[in-house]
Amino acid sequence: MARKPIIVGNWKMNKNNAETKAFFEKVDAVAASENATYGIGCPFTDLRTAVDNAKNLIVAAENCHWIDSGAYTGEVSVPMLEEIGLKYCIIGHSERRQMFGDTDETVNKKAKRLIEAGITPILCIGETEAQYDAGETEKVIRDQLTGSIADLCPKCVGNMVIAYEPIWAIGTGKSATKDDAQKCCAIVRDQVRVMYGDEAAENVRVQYGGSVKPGNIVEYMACPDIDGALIGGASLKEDSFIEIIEKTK
Ligand SMILES: O=C[C@H](O)COP(=O)(O)O
Repeated sequence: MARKPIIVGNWKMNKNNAETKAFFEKVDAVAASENATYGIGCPFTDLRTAVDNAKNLIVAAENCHWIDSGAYTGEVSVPMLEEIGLKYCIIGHSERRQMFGDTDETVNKKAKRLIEAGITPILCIGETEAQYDAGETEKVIRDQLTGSIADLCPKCVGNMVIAYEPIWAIGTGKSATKDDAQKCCAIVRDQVRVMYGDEAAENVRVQYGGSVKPGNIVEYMACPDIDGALIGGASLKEDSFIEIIEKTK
């Protein structure tokens, strides 16, 4: 089965409601495509506005908690995301792992709860610059996946999106070469194969993330194991995200 590409912008902690509305009014119509899925991950406060203005773009939260309710100040639960009608949620982004204590174990709990709710996790992994320099990239990818996608069903994993994002390439303008990105996304797929078999490995969509922009998206998308991209900076401006869509639809 051919995998449908999925390209998602991750706004991180950017944009208010008026800016969200303006972005969707300009970009949503362009994102109509039979061949690929396009979407935006945005702050919790923008989600309702995004969903209300999205006909074609999919909308993702940038995080969630795995427990449904309780004394967890500042957290947002999966049922709260369900109530807004979300179908995707980014989990385990390296900024959350590095600054807010997310671990493979908590990412795994989030993935399980999202899958139970029918929300597709966009699960992020990737090595630091020091790990890259030490030649540990493959081990880091396999170890992070071993923890983050543990104890799921093969079909559930096949339906997931896994974003490989080398941390040294995020927001730095220093993107991975297409050959390196392809090699690492193939390792992601192979680790899924090791853990869940051929069908899950063939179905799982693997994104590359890290300084993706209109000028390099096409070469990444031409790689056999890259099924999409998770895009930070270049998703913030309407024109650059439109250019990315136009070049890949
Ligand atoms: O989630 C997106 C990544 O952190 C990539 O960000 P970037 O495109 O600004 O490098």
